[in-house]
Amino acid sequence: MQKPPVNSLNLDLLVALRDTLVKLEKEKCKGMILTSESPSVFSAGLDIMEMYRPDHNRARKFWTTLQDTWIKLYSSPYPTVAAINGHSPAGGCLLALSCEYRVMVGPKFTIGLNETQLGIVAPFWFQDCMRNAIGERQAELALTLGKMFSVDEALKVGLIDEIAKDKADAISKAEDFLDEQSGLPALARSTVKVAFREATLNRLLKNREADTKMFLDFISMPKVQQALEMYMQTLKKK
Ligand SMILES: CCCCCC/C=C\CC(=O)SCCNC(=O)CCNC(=O)[C@H](O)C(C)(C)COP(=O)(O)OP(=O)(O)OC[C@H]1O[C@@H](n2cnc3c(N)ncnc32)[C@H](O)[C@@H]1OP(=O)(O)O
Repeated sequence: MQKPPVNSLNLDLLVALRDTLVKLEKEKCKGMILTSESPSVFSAGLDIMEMYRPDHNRARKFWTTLQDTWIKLYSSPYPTVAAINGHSPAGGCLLALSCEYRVMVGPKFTIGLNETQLGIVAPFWFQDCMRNAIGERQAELALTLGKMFSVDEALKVGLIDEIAKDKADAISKAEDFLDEQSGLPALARSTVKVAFREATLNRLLKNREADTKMFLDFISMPKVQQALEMYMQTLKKK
């Protein structure tokens, strides 16, 4: 990802990500490493400006493109690794959680689904991804608090798989993971992957329109708009 300054996921970046994932699958990609050009941010999550005083049609397109991107990434037949070389809140954490393996550069960055702290709610499929990684109990604690984990905490709870000392080390560890997968029969590998992920995927696939409506209704609420405005101001003041 290379959308300065913080790889916030706006419609354009999501379209680019989705199209890349579609292309990789068509070209029978052997493995993918998702990382960031920024030296300190993997992705700042959804672009708040896409949710603040939105145009209804654009907001719908934004959300359905996010769904498409997630479905493509989460169900990709090829192996995927997130080399998390910076902060990774909310939608950034979702991208990392959707890969099969996570290597994060330590020690100073943070990762987590912090939506509750912003006065918004992580959708059920964000929650499912966290639950699948760290288990029911830890996911409930993390999601209700909107907890951002330090790298050490993330490793301890199973949110990441390995710590790296810098980006090059993260990429090298990610390549080791891909090398390990490359010797396996691809169809058997991808069938097992999809079997593990099927229930989570189907939950969204069967409820896409309801999920979209929930998003559009939620961001139309004055209280939510107020919370987003205050949050944007806090970020700008900073
Ligand atoms: C029923 C459904 C309901 C809705 C479901 C919504 C689901 C998911 C929600 C999200 O993903 S919301 C986004 C959550 N993200 C965050 O809380 C992260 C916010 N950003 C930060 O904490 C920091 O920016 C950072 C990522 C730690 C990086 O810090 P750094 O000091 O390097 O950079 P900043 O100076 O803070 O930021 C630079 C520049 O970028 C703007 N910006 C930051 N994050 C976002 C964002 N998510 N969207 C839009 N813009 C963002 C920030 O305001 C700065 O702008 P300028 O001041 O330079 O204009």
